[in-house]
Amino acid sequence: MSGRKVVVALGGNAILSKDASAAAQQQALRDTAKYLVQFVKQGDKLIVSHGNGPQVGNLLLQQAAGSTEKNPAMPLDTAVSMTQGSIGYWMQNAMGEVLAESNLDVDVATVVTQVEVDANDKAFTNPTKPIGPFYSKEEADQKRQENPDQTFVEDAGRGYRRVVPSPIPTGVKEYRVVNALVDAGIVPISVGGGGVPVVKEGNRLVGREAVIDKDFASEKLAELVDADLLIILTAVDNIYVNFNKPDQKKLENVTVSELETYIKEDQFAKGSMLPKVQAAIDFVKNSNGGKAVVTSLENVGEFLENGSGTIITR
Ligand SMILES: Nc1ncnc2c1ncn2[C@@H]1O[C@H](COP(=O)(O)OP(=O)(O)O)[C@@H](O)[C@H]1O
Ligand SMILES: NC(=O)OP(=O)(O)O
Repeated sequence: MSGRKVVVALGGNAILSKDASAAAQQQALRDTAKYLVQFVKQGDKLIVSHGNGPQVGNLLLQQAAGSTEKNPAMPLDTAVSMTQGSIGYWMQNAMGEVLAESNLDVDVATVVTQVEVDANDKAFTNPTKPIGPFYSKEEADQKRQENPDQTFVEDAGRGYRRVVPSPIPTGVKEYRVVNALVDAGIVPISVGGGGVPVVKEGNRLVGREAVIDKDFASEKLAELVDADLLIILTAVDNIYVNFNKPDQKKLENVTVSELETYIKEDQFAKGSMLPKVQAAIDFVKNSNGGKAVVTSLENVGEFLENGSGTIITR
């Protein structure tokens, strides 16, 4: 099948594993680009989105470390836009190389994207989105003392991390730009890092200090551009029930109502698989017959070949 409009949301492992240097992230994205180019090769209209949790947290630390009165640290909304730019540059560069190797004359362009949120979203008073590096308990306690306005929580048994507000996206300001690029045969990179959070104040869009979940932002974008497929790529080939237990079961073709039952059974970890499942459900419910897919980057070929992965339909 070809000519489908496909929004692909890239998980953390597509950009950064352990080494946060620019060179290592660029190398990871060259590997990632090889998988993404398979969509272009088979004629799909590709739109790419990505996370920024580790990168934006690291950037805030760099900003704080170098800040002076004449050279002030940038606020979080601006930092999100900076990561859209840096990760977008790496991805354009990597995709360009792999497309050229495949003799495909296709351009890739990053759209700095503003994503609308509700100023009264309860998330603004309840930070949940982990950003930046992991700390030991002692380091987190010290950070709390040094920065009383910042919140640090334990992240799934892996250590402590700073958390920031993560409001629900209600609109994507530049979705028509994304559509125009797709129509021109260009691969857009959009809603990077979940998009820059903005709230409407009359004719102005005003930035807010938050980090939107990239799976929710990708879902909203997929709805607005009338995509056929929302593909959420992460570190696992499938969604599982009883994940990591001896009786774990792989989900292959699953309906929205089946997933809703599994959510009630607490099958999906909050802050990792649950937002992906919720984004997939929202897209299938709100789109014009669209499907959602959760699988790994490494399984993209198998998905394109024989539909392997978790496929969510009405
Ligand atoms: N029920 C489940 N099925 C599959 N994976 C699950 C489940 N519950 C939790 N996970 C974990 O969620 C991870 C995906 O979340 P996360 O790593 O936060 O996403 P991202 O790839 O966007 O960075 C998977 O790699 C897996 O370890
Ligand atoms: N913005 C966002 O969701 O980033 P991560 O996927 O890196 O957490």
